[in-house]
Amino acid sequence: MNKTGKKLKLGAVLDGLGWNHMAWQHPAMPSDASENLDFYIKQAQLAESAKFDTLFLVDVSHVGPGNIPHYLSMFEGVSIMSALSMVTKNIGLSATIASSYGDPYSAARQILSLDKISKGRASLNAITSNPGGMVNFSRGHLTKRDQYPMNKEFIEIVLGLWDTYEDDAFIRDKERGIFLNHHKMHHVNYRGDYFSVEGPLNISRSVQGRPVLYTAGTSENFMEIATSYTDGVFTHGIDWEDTSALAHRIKQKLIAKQRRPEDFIISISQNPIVGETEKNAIDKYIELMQLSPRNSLPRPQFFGSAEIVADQVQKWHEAGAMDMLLIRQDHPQGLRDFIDLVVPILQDRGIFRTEYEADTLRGNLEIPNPPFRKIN
Ligand SMILES: Cc1cc2nc3c(=O)[nH]c(=O)nc-3n(C[C@H](O)[C@H](O)[C@H](O)COP(=O)(O)O)c2cc1C
Repeated sequence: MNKTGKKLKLGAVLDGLGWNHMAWQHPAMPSDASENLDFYIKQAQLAESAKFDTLFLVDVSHVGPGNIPHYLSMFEGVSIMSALSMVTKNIGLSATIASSYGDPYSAARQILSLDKISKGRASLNAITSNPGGMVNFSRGHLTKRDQYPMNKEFIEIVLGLWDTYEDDAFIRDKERGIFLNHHKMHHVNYRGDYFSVEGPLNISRSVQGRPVLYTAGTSENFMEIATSYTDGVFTHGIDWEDTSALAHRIKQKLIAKQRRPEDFIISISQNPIVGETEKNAIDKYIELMQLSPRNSLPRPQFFGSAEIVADQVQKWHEAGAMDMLLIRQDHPQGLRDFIDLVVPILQDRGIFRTEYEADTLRGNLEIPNPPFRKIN
């Protein structure tokens, strides 16, 4: 348990070949992992078998030949999450869409559809992204300065559209011939500097109130928007001091806005290298280093024997530096090693669940279903 009395949350970043240049060459990694449906299904079911809270996808909007192999040949997020929703039952499904490039009406519709298809397990990570992608989305006239004002408008519209219908708007009474109580359908009527959306959206409200909403970043602008609108964040886990300080600032801002930090999920990602023993972990690290350009590979934050990594995870969680740990797949056995070696220790210590508590993502994250909110 951390200071808020909540157990640790775990997510799996399904990023195919991982965030590196070398893993595709590893003998145990399918070299097409980032667009290999069978690989994604295997990893998703592995994470669900370990009772992870969510699958998580990052995204990229502009690539060039020097990018990491994963970015060069990857699935679009909502499409792959829709496929994975059919082969999983409890685990959450989070896709990333950049507010600088995406369209809020389409994003709201896609994610709420995913939420319906998965019976209440969807979430959206609505990020600004880096400005390089503007050239791909007919927004070359905009600059970096536009990104946060756009992000704010995008998020306000998405949230408004997700509350198009009140929970009991659809009557669907065949005998009386009444499909909808049209008084319970609402327009968003949003006129912004970047987006103008009238609504309504044509899909009923989520069983979890609204899909879970995250954003990602590190700056003050990011924190301001996150603490005003989202259910959680994805932020850097560079080191213990930096992450703790950032988490502390976010919680202070939440409290200043009369929000409860325990209803908010601070997530970071790590790529642990874990072995049965310390020596075993060092051997795995050396093997990866030998595949890396110039034989250079930063040592991960969470590194060593299973007990040591469990201690590190426990320390970060209990001190409030993270509510959710997202495990990346930076090497082929990374997710499986963490699940086989570290998760049982976290479960024995009572830090992580042994069974899902709920059917919806909000239920498992222990964050409340937001009540319907009428905008107009
Ligand atoms: C943890 C984290 C995850 C991010 N994920 C993505 C991503 O999936 N795709 C993307 O284009 N940008 C991503 N970004 C970049 C942000 O959208 C943003 O451009 C960057 O953090 C700079 O903004 P900031 O200074 O406000 O944090 C991420 C940033 C952070 C910190």
